[in-house]
Amino acid sequence: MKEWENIYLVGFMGVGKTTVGKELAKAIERSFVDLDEYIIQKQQLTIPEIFERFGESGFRKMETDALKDCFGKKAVVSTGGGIVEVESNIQCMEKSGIIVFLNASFETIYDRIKGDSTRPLTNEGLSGLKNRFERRIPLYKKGKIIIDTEEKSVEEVIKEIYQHIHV
Ligand SMILES: Nc1ncnc2c1ncn2[C@@H]1O[C@H](COP(=O)(O)OP(=O)(O)O)[C@@H](O)[C@H]1O
Ligand SMILES: O=C(O)C1=C[C@@H](OP(=O)(O)O)[C@@H](O)[C@H](O)C1
Ligand SMILES: [Mg+2]
Repeated sequence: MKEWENIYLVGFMGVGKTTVGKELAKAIERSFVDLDEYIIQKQQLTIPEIFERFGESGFRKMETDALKDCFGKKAVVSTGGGIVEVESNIQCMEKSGIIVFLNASFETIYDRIKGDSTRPLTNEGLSGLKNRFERRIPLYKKGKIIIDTEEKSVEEVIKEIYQHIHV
């Protein structure tokens, strides 16, 4: 990959983008941006507060703005699971970096996120989340690198990403 490119981690809520991104950035000595954390700092509001006040569509606009603020940072960028819901975000990521899709089964992911009050979309319950998961998978698969994280440790996932990106 090119030195100027960002490394974008995409995938469903709870797959490990934030955890893996933080450690990957340390390992390859790049800066780290978590888009959710960036939005929280900028708005001085929690994610549930943002959803409550501005709705999902308001949050998506903030997410697109946050993504644009990352261009050229040579960073590892952990996105939120819904970044692919706005199609132009995918093109923006392709132009400014490399997209790494972290995948796991819905069952594994659901076990991690069910009842998590920091992720407002968990209110949709099992069937709503499963629909969202299935709808998003083809969008995540537009990523250049696909990593199956099922039953792998964070270290194993990082090693596998590293083998693909050759930085
Ligand atoms: N490879 C993994 N194996 C087991 N648990 C993991 C793994 N990656 C992340 N986790 C755990 O799953 C939860 C969600 O991880 P997080 O990084 O917040 O996901 P995301 O940012 O994709 O929503 C955290 O409790 C984290 O410790
Ligand atoms: O999938 C989504 O639409 C969301 C995922 C969350 O990030 P994580 O994927 O890091 O949990 C966060 O951006 C928000 O709660 C919405
Ligand atoms: Mg995250």
